[in-house]
Amino acid sequence: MSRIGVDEHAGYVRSLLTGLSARPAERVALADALGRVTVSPTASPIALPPFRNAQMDGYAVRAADTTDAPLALPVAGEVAAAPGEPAPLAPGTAVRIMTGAPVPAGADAVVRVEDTDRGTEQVRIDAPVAAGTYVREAGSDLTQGDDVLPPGVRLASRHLAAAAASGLTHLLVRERVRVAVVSTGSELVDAGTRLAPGELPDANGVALAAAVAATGAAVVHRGRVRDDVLRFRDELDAAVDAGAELVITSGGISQGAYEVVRELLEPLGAWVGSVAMQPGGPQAVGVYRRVPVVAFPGNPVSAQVSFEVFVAPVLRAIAKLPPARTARLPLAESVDSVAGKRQFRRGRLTADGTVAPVGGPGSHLVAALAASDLLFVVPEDVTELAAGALVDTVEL
Ligand SMILES: Nc1nc2c(c(=O)[nH]1)N[C@H]1C(S)=C(S)[C@@H](COP(=O)(O)OP(=O)(O)OC[C@H]3O[C@@H](n4cnc5c(N)ncnc54)[C@H](O)[C@@H]3O)O[C@H]1N2
Ligand code: MOO
Repeated sequence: MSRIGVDEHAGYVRSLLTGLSARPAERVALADALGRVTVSPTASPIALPPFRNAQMDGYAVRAADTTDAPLALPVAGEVAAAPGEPAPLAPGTAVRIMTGAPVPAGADAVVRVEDTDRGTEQVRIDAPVAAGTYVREAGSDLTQGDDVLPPGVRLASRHLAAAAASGLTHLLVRERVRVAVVSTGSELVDAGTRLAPGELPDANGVALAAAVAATGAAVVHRGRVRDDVLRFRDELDAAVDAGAELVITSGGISQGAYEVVRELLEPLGAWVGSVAMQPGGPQAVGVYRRVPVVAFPGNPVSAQVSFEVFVAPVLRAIAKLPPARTARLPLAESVDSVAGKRQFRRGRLTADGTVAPVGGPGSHLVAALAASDLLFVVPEDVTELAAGALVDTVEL
């Protein structure tokens, strides 16, 4: 069995997934657009704000009528933030106005209620106001037809606010990468099932699907199969038929008697081998019905670390998500490692900025993984690191 380096395998996976980066466009409703990436500039069909309106609750006036303030002006009416067009303001009068209400033609300033006696028949204005005071001009935020969103933006709530304010209902976004997640193993059952001897809840199915979603891709199919090659083949067919552009599997790739992923895919030309890393030593990549298949080892920590190292960077880049945060930090205590393998150990950032290892190197230590907030790397040529040694870390 061939053994390759971590960076070499990462390169294979990256090139296998190259075809996924050209994403076609699709139209999605704003309510479904969070986290999606715009494909083209989006013009606003209206100006923002669409009409001249009051910035404060108060009185709409002609600024020139307040020059000699303090003074009183008759109150000619009221205008609320409600549909309708107010009558023009007669010279020498004031109109009560609410925040967001259209400013009547003829008025060019708003006096805050705090700067008046709050009168309803007539209002006393304490001090002169300049033209434009507390008036929000139509188009002062955006001119009609201008771009409310550029292309290539990963949509957050602030972008959706601007799109909705512009009256848009849908946006053109890049299609998400469609991913299928398949767990293999006769010992696996659904979480929540009463466990018979030798049975295990399927942790990887849930966790890999969540990891896929966290990178901005879409999980279009999830399956679990016992160690039966024909069942596995059926599951891959179901994944491809569901539109998957990438299949991620867990389990069934090492040296045992029931390695279904290896048995099905190796004869079809897949590379099934060993990568100089721990966890995540056994790895495989192949193609099934022209769809890339990236196969991870079954141990839950191995599967999660493998996803983080090989697939997450590619999917994040496609979804315009920032890469995982990395830092070089000192170890809180010494650790050992094995020669010739890059160890991805789990750790926690302590209050003093050091990295405390959590659990040992074992790839079954899923609870210790959950208690960690970063991975730290012990390089291939290092077998021992003293407390205080600097390590490369990746935030989980
Ligand atoms: N003779 C050798 N044995 C093993 C080697 C080796 O090089 N030579 N490599 C070991 C390493 S390292 C790993 S990692 C595992 C990987 O094996 P597989 O990918 O074939 O995975 P399985 O054997 O199917 O499962 C391994 C382990 O993980 C549990 N598992 C599997 N799937 C799930 C799941 N969805 N949820 C929770 N737990 C799961 C499974 O029960 C096993 O305990 O091989 C070593 N052996
Ligand atoms: O590679 Mo395995 O993931 O070390 O246990």
